[in-house]
Amino acid sequence: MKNISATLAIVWRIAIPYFRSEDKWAGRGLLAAVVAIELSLVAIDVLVNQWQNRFYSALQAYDFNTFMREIWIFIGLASAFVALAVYQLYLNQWLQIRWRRWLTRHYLGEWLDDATHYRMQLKGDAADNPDQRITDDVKTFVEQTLTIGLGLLSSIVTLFSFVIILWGLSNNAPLHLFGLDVAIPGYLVWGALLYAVLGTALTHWIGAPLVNLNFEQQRYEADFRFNLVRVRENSEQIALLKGEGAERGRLLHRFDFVIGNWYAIMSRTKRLTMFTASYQQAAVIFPYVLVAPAYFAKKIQLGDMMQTASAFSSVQRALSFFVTAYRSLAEWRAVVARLDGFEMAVSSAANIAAHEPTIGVASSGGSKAIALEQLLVKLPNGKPLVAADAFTIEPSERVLVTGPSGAGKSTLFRAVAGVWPFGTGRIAVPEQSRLMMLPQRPYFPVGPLGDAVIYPAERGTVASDKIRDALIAVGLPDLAERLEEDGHWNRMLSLGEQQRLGLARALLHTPDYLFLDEATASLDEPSEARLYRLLAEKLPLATIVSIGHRSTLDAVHTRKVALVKDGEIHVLGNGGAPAEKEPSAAG
Ligand SMILES: Nc1ncnc2c1ncn2[C@@H]1O[C@H](COP(=O)(O)OP(=O)(O)OP(=O)(O)O)[C@@H](O)[C@H]1O
Repeated sequence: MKNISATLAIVWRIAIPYFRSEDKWAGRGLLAAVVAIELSLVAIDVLVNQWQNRFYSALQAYDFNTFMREIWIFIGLASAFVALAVYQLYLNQWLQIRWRRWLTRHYLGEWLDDATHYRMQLKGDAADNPDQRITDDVKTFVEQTLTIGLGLLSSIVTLFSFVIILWGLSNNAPLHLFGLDVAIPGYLVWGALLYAVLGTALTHWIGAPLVNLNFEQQRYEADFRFNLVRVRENSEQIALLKGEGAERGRLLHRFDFVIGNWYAIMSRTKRLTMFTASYQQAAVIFPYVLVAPAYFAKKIQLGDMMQTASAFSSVQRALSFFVTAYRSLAEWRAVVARLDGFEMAVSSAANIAAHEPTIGVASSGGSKAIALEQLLVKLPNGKPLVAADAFTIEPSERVLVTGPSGAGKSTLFRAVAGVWPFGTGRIAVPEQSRLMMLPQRPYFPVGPLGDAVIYPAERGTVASDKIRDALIAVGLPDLAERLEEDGHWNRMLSLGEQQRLGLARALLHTPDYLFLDEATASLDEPSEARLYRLLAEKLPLATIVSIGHRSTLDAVHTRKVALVKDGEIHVLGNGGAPAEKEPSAAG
């Protein structure tokens, strides 16, 4: 019970924001229409039930005129039913897509906002496969919540309407046992109740493990798909390393989990279906058995008996809502748990600062320099990695950061960019200054080359001529003619070409601070020096901070600083050895 109310509280929390959002009027209107139609359908059921009594009584009495009138009444009721059923489905689907659109936008916004997606990964990926949660889980949640919610509503209203009818019928058809009338008021209602309660209890007992099994199934499926995508993304490396055998093994191993869990679901579903199918079949004759003695004792008419059987089955169906919907309920609870996990992971990644001390990145007021104060950058597990204090980077400086591999240079850059929260201290960044990070392997979205180069700027915000000039300047004249060509540029270009494209991106964005994390490491040394001279020429006011291992980089920077080992951590020293030459004089 506690579990059920906790699940319902989560459902409420996930579902309600849509009905308070900017789309609330459409959402509420559609929901009201769908609910109204559902109630009308129950009303038609009640009318058909009463119709059955009149119809079968007319048959028993060989009353042709009544028979014909009832046929017309039935045609009227059936037509209304068809029209309502069609519009109920149509409006339901309409509500589903609007709700899903809102929820998807909402989740995408939260996930992509302020590097939350990256922090979620850093925190150990508490919510596995966010892609699946934003696609399949949102879709299933919306569909199932509506289906189950409406099913429950319809069951409750059906129950109340038919319990009243059945109570009345119990008095018309008293329980007739061994030639005696037994006076149990509303015995048909009690019979239906007992039948349904027993059925629900047994269903829950047999089907309970399905909730967990479904949760696991969705996770295994998503894991398998994610690993297939990884193979596709890294297919060149895998082919070069001849890693196909290893990949097949790994993929099949993951797929084994899908299969294993599926067998468990199959065997559990088999048991559950065996029970629910028998239960439903028995429900067909159970009411006849209950009223047959009264009928054969000629206490009631055929019409009463047929109406009773149909009312009984309506009550029983309504009470057995959980029996019939068990599988969907199990799936739905798994999806609710997954979306809840996703929301928790997003909010804990977005609010890291609220739970633990973090690195504060703030505006440096009037100063034009970047300043690191009492900074201690840590790993996600809390282990200290690199420290810096009273360290400043002045405007237009060209700083080269060196240090042993794994010392924490890239992590320091991530902290300055504001995406690495683990640690303490303060980083002051000049107000409204534009920072740009260029990694060793720049990211290019799949699509036209022009869009990939100017990313993350929107298409059309940079003139094609400018993009072309930038590509020519970085030494990619051939690509300058292919701006409209669609492609997966990370896969199609050499790493050196990708790094040139990255520099073209920097030229187009004209940042105030440009951080190059081994962003030219795949170029030959003369090309690297040429590109650094190009940056100096095209971005004369920009501050450039580079990470690099090559000694030839010294010549194109004005200051060199090193991460020096100090006990367990590395420390960023201020005012390191000056570079050998000014950038303008470089080779
Ligand atoms: N997301 C992460 N989770 C756990 N540890 C991490 C994570 N990112 C980096 N590290 C660890 O932090 C340390 C520093 O990594 P970083 O990439 O900053 O080093 P680096 O100095 O730039 O090295 P290199 O010169 O080889 O690029 C490494 O030991 C690395 O394993």
